[in-house]
Amino acid sequence: MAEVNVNLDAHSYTIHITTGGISRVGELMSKLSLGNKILIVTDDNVCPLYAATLSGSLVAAGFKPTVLAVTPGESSKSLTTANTVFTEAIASGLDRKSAIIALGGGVVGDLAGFVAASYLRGVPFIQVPTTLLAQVDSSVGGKTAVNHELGKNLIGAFYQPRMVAIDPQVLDTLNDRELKAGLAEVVKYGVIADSDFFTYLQDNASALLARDPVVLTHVIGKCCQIKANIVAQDERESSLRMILNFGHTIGHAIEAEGGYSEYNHGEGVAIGMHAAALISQHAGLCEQSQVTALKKLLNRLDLPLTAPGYHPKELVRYLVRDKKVLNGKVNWVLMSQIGHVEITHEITEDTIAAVLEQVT
Ligand SMILES: NC(=O)c1ccc[n+]([C@@H]2O[C@H](COP(=O)([O-])OP(=O)(O)OC[C@H]3O[C@@H](n4cnc5c(N)ncnc54)[C@H](O)[C@@H]3O)[C@@H](O)[C@H]2O)c1
Ligand SMILES: O=C(O)C(=O)C[C@@H](O)[C@H](O)[C@H](O)COP(=O)(O)O
Ligand SMILES: [Zn+2]
Repeated sequence: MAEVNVNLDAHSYTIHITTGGISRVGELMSKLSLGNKILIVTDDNVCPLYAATLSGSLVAAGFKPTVLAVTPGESSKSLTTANTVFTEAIASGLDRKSAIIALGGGVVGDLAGFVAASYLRGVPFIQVPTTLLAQVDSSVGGKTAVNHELGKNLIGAFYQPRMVAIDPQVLDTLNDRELKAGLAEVVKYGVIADSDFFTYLQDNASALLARDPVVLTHVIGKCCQIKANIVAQDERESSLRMILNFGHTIGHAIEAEGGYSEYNHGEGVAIGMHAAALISQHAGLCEQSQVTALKKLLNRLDLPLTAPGYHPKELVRYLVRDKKVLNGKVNWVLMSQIGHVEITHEITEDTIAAVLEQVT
């Protein structure tokens, strides 16, 4: 079993990465001094695949789990669905030591984490991520949220899980589109923090698409380690953590403009990273060769680079609600070269408009 620690003083926790690990969650949780009642939040796709194994492991460890499955998809990241989860928590008699487990992708993780942060002003939260995207990104770092009709993740809290249990084997049932969405966030880590890792991804693109278990497990561990290092230095995104948002300013706008159904999060991030790279080049921050390298890798991983038919003016409307806006100015995460990013608000509206034309 590989372990990655997220060092946050009293809120520190361990990410356990192990094949078949879903059946060991109960055993790992029994070390956390939790109450015996547990609420597993999952979705209707994941529930029939993995809820019984997870529940079985909890029962074997002496816990009393109940399961609530929500509708799959981004529409469940809503206050309405959160209220359904609150109702289930109350009806099941969860107390302050009862844990809520997120079993699913980033949607379930963000939703269940938001509920765990606010139910009884906070109950223990466990992440059991089942998409690649959730295993490399959303289950780590404590960003929880639901969406508002005016924008993505606008209502939420920083709330760290007590433990993350990653079982790479569950990716066997994930479809190719969702696997590739996770690869977009994987590429992000290479761009923001580690050019050697970016080279590894270039060299192993075929193996990743073929779901080579050794390569996938290595990549999951590496991404968790990079994210843990960043979060440990800046838990609440006052500065450094903003780099984890590379590609997200325009990515979120594209997701929202498509009604959260045309492009999934990873696809939005892929287009957004391409746009961020182009902005970097327009602003004279990086050379064209770096943009080309990013485009080639995203292409190789069969991820989109543009959102044809979208209108720049519509996309611009979302930018003002980006969470990195300070004093009315967007803080852009831009690339100086693969492996290094910078944060700046000194980007002209003309540059943004020109790049949005290029990616739509
Ligand atoms: N909190 C964070 O730091 C953070 C980071 C990145 C993304 N996110 C959020 O995560 C969400 C996207 O997460 P996602 O890409 O995991 O999408 P998702 O949760 O919608 O899952 C994608 C699809 O895969 C299905 N699925 C999940 N696991 C499966 C499995 N093992 N086998 C078969 N099907 C499976 C789901 O039912 C769903 O239909 C977005 O809302 C995004 O904003 C949050
Ligand atoms: O953990 C972070 O910090 C991130 O920014 C990770 C992103 O991949 C993730 O999509 C996050 O939910 C975006 O958050 P937001 O603050 O831009 O809503
Ligand atoms: Zn993301």
